[in-house]
Amino acid sequence: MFSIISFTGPSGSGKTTIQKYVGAAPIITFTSRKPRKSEVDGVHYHFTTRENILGMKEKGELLEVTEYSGNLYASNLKSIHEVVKNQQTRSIVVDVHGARELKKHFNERVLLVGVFASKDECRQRIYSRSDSNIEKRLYSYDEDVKGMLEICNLVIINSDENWLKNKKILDFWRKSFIEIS
Ligand SMILES: Nc1ncnc2c1ncn2[C@@H]1O[C@H](COP(=O)(O)OP(=O)(O)OP(=O)(O)O)[C@@H](O)[C@H]1O
Ligand SMILES: Nc1nc2c(ncn2[C@@H]2O[C@H](COP(=O)(O)O)[C@@H](O)[C@H]2O)c(=O)[nH]1
Repeated sequence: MFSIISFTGPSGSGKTTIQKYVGAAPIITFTSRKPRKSEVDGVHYHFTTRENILGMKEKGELLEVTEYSGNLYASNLKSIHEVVKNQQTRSIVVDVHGARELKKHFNERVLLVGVFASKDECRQRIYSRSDSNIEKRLYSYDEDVKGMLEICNLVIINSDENWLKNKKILDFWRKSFIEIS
């Protein structure tokens, strides 16, 4: 059984939307990015400083640290080990670097799910989220897609028109997480 379901893909592809829909409880990661209007500390991220993240790295407390669009993102190693040890199922959203580290450390206990949408769809979605960093976020789009295709076990094509069809498939997952949690 998988302990960690990891969602990876370009910015705006819909990773967080799908993670929420599937319903496996999230592993909350750390970021030095400022919260968006709708985001809550401890729910969407542990919002903290760059210095604090680098300090945790120095102490060996992190699985990995990555820099994305000018901000640091990191996940706590001990909390992921505990999920795996206790045979729980949790979800996490990470970039390709994070996905590679999860695979390296937890191998068959991780299901790596890629989430794809076209660059235009991602742009439109980031725009509608009122995010001003659109082009900075899409700068690595091609690299994000290539890395995702190399590493992920399965890829969800999350185009606007596929949403209803995807929801039907994701409902099976949802049901199984409700049953085991
Ligand atoms: N299939 C879809 N059709 C239309 N809109 C969608 C679809 N999937 C997600 N969205 C919308 O796109 C926006 C971005 O989605 P989401 O935040 O889940 O993306 P993300 O991949 O987690 O982005 P980021 O990496 O930048 O945080 C949200 O407003 C969401 O409602
Ligand atoms: N390698 C990691 N990537 C992470 C982590 N937490 C989030 N992310 C990824 O960062 C970008 C940007 O996220 P956003 O919330 O600012 O839009 C996105 O690709 C996430 O998947 C982490 O701990 N490690």
